[in-house]
Amino acid sequence: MVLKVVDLGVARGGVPVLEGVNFAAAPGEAVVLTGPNGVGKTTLLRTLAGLQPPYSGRIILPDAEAIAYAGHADGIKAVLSVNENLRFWARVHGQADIADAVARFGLGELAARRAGGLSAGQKRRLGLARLAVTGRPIWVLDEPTVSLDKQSVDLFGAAVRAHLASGGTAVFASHIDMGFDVRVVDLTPFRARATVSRDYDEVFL
Ligand SMILES: Nc1ncnc2c1ncn2[C@@H]1O[C@H](COP(=O)(O)OP(=O)(O)OP(=O)(O)O)[C@@H](O)[C@H]1O
Repeated sequence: MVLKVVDLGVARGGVPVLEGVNFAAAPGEAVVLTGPNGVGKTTLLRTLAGLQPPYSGRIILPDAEAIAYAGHADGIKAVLSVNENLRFWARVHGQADIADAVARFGLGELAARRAGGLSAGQKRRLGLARLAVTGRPIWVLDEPTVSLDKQSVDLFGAAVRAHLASGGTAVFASHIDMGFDVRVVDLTPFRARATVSRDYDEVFL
């Protein structure tokens, strides 16, 4: 299941952010999107995840349900326990087993804890463990390691490696070295040309 991005343009608030982006990610491959703050990494990942339409170009996916997305928000249900959160997502995605996700993300000791009372890093681990119970092959991740300590970054790296080894794909934005082979796509050259109106006068804003 190859993900292909063909001459993709993405926009935010109706303003083009990136244009002419091309890359592909095959089973077993990880692609990391890089570039300075504001270049459009989040916008591109949101577009891949289907949360907003492309501005131009195409995203080719053999299966419309192929992508599991983890954005800046962890998307956890605060009143449910850690295990209840994972069981909920597993049911939504038609999966039965959460044991593997619990183990991969080191959530065993937190299993009965109410998710709303977890620390930021623990919440992030739970949010990422959700990916493992979706059964979806392409993980799209926006700054997945934010709030994670070194041990948790290593757990996350191992989980992604296991996903790739089982034929999965990962596309993510990150500013840190994950410690495994990735293809880096620098988005800087694909910045859209500025579209500021000639009549624009910032004094009046
Ligand atoms: N809700 C919004 N409405 C309008 N413009 C936005 C919105 N969110 C972001 N932008 C703008 O879109 C551009 C791309 O933002 P985006 O969040 O995709 O960048 P990024 O590369 O992920 O940045 P960072 O590294 O800081 O997370 C930026 O210029 C940003 O200011």
